[in-house]
Amino acid sequence: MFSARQIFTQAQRRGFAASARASSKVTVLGAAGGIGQPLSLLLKLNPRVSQLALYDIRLAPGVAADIGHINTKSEVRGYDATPSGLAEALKGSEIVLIPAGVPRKPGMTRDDLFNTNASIVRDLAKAAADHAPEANILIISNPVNSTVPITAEVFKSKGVYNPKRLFGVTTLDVVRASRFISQVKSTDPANENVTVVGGHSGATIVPLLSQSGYNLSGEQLDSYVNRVQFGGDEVVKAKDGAGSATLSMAMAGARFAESLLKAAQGQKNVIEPTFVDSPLYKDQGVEYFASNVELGPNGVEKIHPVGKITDHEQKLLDVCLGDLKGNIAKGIKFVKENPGN
Ligand SMILES: NC(=O)C1=CN([C@@H]2O[C@H](COP(=O)(O)OP(=O)(O)OC[C@H]3O[C@@H](n4cnc5c(N)ncnc54)[C@H](O)[C@@H]3O)[C@@H](O)[C@H]2O)C=CC1
Ligand SMILES: O=C([O-])CC(=O)C(=O)O
Repeated sequence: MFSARQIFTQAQRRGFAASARASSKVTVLGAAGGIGQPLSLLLKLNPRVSQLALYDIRLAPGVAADIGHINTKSEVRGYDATPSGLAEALKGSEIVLIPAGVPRKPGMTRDDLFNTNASIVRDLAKAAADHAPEANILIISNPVNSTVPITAEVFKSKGVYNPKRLFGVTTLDVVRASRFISQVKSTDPANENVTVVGGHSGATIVPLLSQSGYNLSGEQLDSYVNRVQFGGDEVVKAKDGAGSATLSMAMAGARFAESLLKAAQGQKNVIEPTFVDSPLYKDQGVEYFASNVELGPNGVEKIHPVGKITDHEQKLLDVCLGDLKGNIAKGIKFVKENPGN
């Protein structure tokens, strides 16, 4: 086991050149929540982050006071739940992560969160469009398939939409897909990187195992795919009413933010899966789609095509595209009908 200090020192060594060059403010909206707290902790440990701004409708100054004692260089500030607090948290930010909103309880789908989370994300997106129009916006709040289009519509309505800077965070699907195949094959999950495309809910999550050189079949394949598609439900059920994945999600969100910072600070070939405004299936009416995306200083650098897939994977993809279209349309319609104040 490494001590926290050793891990940090290694990370610091790797990141030192970059952090010496750049100063990066990262903002977390929903920072006092189940995801927000460990996510903020991991960001505080990241030497690429120079300022950490924490905002929530409750407790953000307390979380900031706590995290701010950690002996890494970044400055941490918690902001009051006021419009000016939110504005200050956002100003000058390079990355805005949004895990604000309610999580699922057993028996709910992510879409069941729409009624509550759509307006939360819409209002935070408005503030981001006003105060950090050039930031990379990372949407964690569910249902991601709809909250990303909601954010895009808000930015469009304010004339500041940049499709290269809006990301639905689907990293957790790939983290799970890699972990779960390592459990089937008894391999080291650190060496697994299963491609996952589509969206972030149930049947819209499509693992492309064949691209990792595996050819599971029959019940083994079905149960693997099902576990990846419904990994979130596994956690919701185990937490028994107390919420959904928070710690693995914090890790996944911190990994995605770090990848963006690396790319912004000049590192090449930084590739992450993410749900973005994508040309891949626009001809089929699907405006947003998750696939591997190369990141760069301007956000999205290159959207990778889905590539060669099996007939079985194509069938999964067909179902995914149908569902996605509905989820995306729902988000767009919401903003048009409920523009808010
Ligand atoms: N993209 C993904 O892979 C994943 C997404 N999620 C989603 O992330 C969201 C958050 O989950 P948890 O952290 O577990 O929930 P939580 O309830 O523990 O935390 C949410 C936080 O958001 C805050 N909040 C609510 N309204 C706000 C507003 N208007 N402005 C600022 N903060 C506000 C709350 O005060 C709370 O601290 C959920 O929608 C959940 O479904 C969860 C896991 C994975
Ligand atoms: O399952 C949920 O509701 C939370 C989530 O998105 C995930 O864990 O993938």
